[in-house]
Amino acid sequence: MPARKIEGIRLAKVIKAEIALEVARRVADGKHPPGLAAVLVGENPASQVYVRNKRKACEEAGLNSWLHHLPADTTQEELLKLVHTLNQDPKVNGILVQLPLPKHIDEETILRAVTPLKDVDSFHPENVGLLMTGHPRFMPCTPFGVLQMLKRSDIETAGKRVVILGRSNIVGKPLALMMMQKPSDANPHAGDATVTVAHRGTKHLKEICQQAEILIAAIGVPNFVTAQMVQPGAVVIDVGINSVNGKLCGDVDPEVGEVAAALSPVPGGVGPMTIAMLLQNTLKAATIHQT
Ligand SMILES: Nc1nc(=O)c2c([nH]1)NC[C@@H]1CN(c3ccc(C(=O)N[C@@H](CCC(=O)O)C(=O)O)cc3)C=[N+]21
Repeated sequence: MPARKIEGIRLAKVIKAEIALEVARRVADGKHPPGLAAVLVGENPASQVYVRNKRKACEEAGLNSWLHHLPADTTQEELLKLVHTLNQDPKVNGILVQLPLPKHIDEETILRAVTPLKDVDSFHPENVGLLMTGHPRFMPCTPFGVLQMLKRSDIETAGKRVVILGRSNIVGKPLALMMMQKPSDANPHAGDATVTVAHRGTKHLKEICQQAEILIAAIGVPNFVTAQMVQPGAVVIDVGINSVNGKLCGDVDPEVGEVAAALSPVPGGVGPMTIAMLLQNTLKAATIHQT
């Protein structure tokens, strides 16, 4: 029986509608709409698409959004100056500096310059530390989207064997933390799962993946996960965003749909969820700022 399709687009719409309701309630109370400032440096076409999608989602949910599109030859000092201006601006609740940045700019320096209270990506070391210790301020958008996708599809994570392919700072590492943590009042979305993190250099990778009840692919290699790596009846989440001959494709081979119980598609899976969680974090930032 072919896998059930986990509908990221539909779930993201539900979340955005919930956010829109809360935003409207706040505005009726005389508060400002939450505001997201996106910073884009250079002309990376994929980044331009994502940023456009993020702004469209903000508009639909009633949030303010601003795009600061700087030329590719912007200096690190000029970018830092913009970040400092946005840090000070009371209308801006969330700041997103789209990655990757041009090579002459040190990403780590820029990510640390964003005030942690507006760091809706949760890339600042202070927020990473809070997440690590089980007191998240913001949950990073893509891992948060994966957890919400499972929860809203009635897929239990507690006690399950979860294998994560990939160990990036943006997806694999924070997702492993969130998935393994025990839920608490401070950390209600934690997965309570048993987590294995693997990567391209892992020995016996196929056998490890076959153990997974929930397999999450965030390795950045098109069609890396094949049907023979997947236990029949497993849930497979595809976080991959790869471009193959100009077409968007994930880390999971479509043949996995023949063995998995449920599979999230690319496009239409984790991507739209990531954007919904970015709005959620911007709303949370506005709540923290009491604006
Ligand atoms: N500071 C920062 N924060 C990010 O969150 C961030 C980033 N930098 N850099 C790049 C990655 C990538 N990313 C995506 C978001 C949405 C889709 C998305 O909505 N994709 C659609 C299709 C989009 C299309 O048509 O190409 C889908 O999967 O259905 C994809 C990728 C956020 N990122």
